[in-house]
Amino acid sequence: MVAYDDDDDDDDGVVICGAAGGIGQPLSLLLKQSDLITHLALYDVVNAPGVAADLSHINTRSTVTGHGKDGMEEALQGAHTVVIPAGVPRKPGMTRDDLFKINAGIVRDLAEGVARHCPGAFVLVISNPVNSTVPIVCEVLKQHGVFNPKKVFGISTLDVVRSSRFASELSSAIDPKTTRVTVIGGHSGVTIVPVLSQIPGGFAQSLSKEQLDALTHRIQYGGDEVVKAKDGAGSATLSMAHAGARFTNAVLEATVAGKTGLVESTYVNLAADSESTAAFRAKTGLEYFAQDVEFGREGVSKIRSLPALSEHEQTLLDAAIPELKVNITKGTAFITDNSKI
Ligand SMILES: NC(=O)C1=CN([C@@H]2O[C@H](COP(=O)(O)OP(=O)(O)OC[C@H]3O[C@@H](n4cnc5c(N)ncnc54)[C@H](O)[C@@H]3O)[C@@H](O)[C@H]2O)C=CC1
Ligand SMILES: O=C([O-])CC(=O)C(=O)O
Repeated sequence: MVAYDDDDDDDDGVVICGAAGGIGQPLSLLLKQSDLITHLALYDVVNAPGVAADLSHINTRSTVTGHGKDGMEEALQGAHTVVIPAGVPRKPGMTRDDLFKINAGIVRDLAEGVARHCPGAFVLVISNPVNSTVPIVCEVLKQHGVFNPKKVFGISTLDVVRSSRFASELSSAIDPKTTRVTVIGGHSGVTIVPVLSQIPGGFAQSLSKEQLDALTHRIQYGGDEVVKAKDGAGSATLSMAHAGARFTNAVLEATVAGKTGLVESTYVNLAADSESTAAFRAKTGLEYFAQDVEFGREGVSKIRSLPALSEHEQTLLDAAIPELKVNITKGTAFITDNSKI
């Protein structure tokens, strides 16, 4: 382990679990640029001290510490925010759900660490399958009596990033940097529902049915495009690090710096805003869903109501709901039927 301050209350401390991995390293590099982080703790079962030593020479505000296999407690102690890109990525031919067998246990163990060592932390989950790993985190925190639905997020920002970029490739009027597309549902295949009809200027309405179907499919299966191109060497890492840093920075700006007006689409437990989601939950039976969330000091300050959907988007949403339910039930049952706590 690298030097560690013994202040248990790591007010602006951010921990990356899986920090030496394909996402973890560039994500740590991007977060090292943040002035809102005083302590960046890198935890991984391999190579964390080396990555930490390297990053620690960069002349920005945060102190960087590295924590190896036996260092989870030390890394998590009193943390403000925990970002989880730990676990295995896909190979060609696999679905995200195929990762459940390995990643469910990894995420469960990290959630137990959070419950024990930093129960008030914001938890940002990248590890796939996100539709199931977020319920796993929530159920572990519930079992420990420390669950706050406003503080647990599935990072689905890469779907938003892809939507902006891919749409801009079809219209020069779209600036991919400033055009934010709401993406609802979840983070895998048909559960990814980009609300392209909300892009200003009538973009979606100007596309032919074939163009709209192709764009939607490309966003839903953008992950496969990268898995195929990497040909066995993993899945999206650099674009994911960008998306993960964007999302983490938004959470920190709201919760540490008190910035208002920040909105991102993210996969959350709908109890985070039980009032505004009551009708949707009653109608769909879903407990988790990705939707535009407004951030505040406590994390989720509001889950926005669904935007008006086109007929095409409503059809996509109808197809997403049954698969989401299966994914959510699988994650929840992994803890409630299989508890080792
Ligand atoms: N939410 C999203 O949009 C995306 C999610 N992902 C997911 O992110 C995860 C990580 O992907 P990569 O970084 O490419 O994989 P990777 O294999 O390159 O890195 C994963 C890292 O996690 C570490 N690790 C494994 N078990 C651990 C544990 N118990 N505690 C701490 N660290 C542990 C490994 O040592 C490794 O360094 C995968 O599940 C992948 O599917 C990938 C891209 C996008
Ligand atoms: O496709 C994968 O396995 C990784 C991922 O979640 C993405 O790139 O969206």
